[in-house]
Amino acid sequence: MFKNIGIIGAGAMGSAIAEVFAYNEFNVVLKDVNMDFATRGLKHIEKIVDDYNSYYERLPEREVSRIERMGLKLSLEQKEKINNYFSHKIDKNDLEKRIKITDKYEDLSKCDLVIEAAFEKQEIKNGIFKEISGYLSDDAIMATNTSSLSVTEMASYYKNPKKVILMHFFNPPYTLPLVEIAPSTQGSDDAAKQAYDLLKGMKNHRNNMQPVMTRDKTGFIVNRILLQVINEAIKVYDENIATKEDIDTAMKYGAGFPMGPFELADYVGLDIVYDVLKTFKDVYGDRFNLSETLTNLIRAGYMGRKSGRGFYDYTK
Ligand SMILES: NC(=O)c1ccc[n+]([C@@H]2O[C@H](COP(=O)([O-])OP(=O)(O)OC[C@H]3O[C@@H](n4cnc5c(N)ncnc54)[C@H](O)[C@@H]3O)[C@@H](O)[C@H]2O)c1
Repeated sequence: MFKNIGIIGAGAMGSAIAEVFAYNEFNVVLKDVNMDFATRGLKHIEKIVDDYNSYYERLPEREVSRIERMGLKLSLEQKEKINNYFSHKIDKNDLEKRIKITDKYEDLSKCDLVIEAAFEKQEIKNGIFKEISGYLSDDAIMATNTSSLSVTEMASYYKNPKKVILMHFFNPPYTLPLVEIAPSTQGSDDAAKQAYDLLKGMKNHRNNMQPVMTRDKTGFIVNRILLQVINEAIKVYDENIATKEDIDTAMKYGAGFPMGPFELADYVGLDIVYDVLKTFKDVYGDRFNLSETLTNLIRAGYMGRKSGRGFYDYTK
């Protein structure tokens, strides 16, 4: 039943979510506050596709040398088979044809599902839910990709709160398949179930998408647990127990984390980490106390990878 998907906010997440829907052959309308930001989102999508294609271009050669390093000699025919097996490519033109960028709400009016992925500020999100009310059909589902804010409060600004849900994707959604889904307090389980079923039929670049059901409680499942780890890592660093490099190494090699907590915080964006921790502190109290180390990085404009500097320096 879903055909046209709208995304509000063409930043790191919004544009990557748009790519996942276009990859699954949905029509996508990607909206930002102006055309420059929307175009930047489209450029991000182009980069995602280029990186995917160049990875798969190199993969057969890597696979052949991996096998030959084990002492096996492959025939030309076998190499050809490996080549064909790994010949995944995304047709960039075809994918881009399914994505329309815009700075106007009216272009979202034919969407069956709209996912808001703007800044992590409750007032901004509430404002978007209020403004879009005038443009969507009564049947459309209105979702938010918030990491920590109240879906229920956003729903109270929307004309049909029953249709408001959480659809929380993880970064980057083209490789991480998890999506947390929750109805707002006023919402119907039916809208959440529709989103669940939709995602169950979708895939990203590596896996089938994996939705899980949760409730509209601050931080939901993953971030409530993960942000505690990041915050505790900053405290361990502040107490001079170890360098940030050694803390990252310890968590990767001792706890099986794919990225260390500082690498992850830089990847997510320190502004997002900061905003989410502030929300958690308001709701859960002192166990989410903010370190001045993080506050100072924000004051300095060091937002992580996206700004070239965060806990680590990416400019070198
Ligand atoms: N970065 C992550 O790892 C991550 C992971 C999961 C969820 N999220 C959530 O996704 C949302 C977006 O995060 P991001 O990292 O993509 O942020 P971002 O700063 O990269 O992008 C936000 C985009 O929203 C646009 N925007 C702001 N107000 C708008 C409005 N009124 N209408 C349309 N567009 C508007 C901005 O111009 C910007 O392009 C946040 O709620 C965040 O908590 C982020």
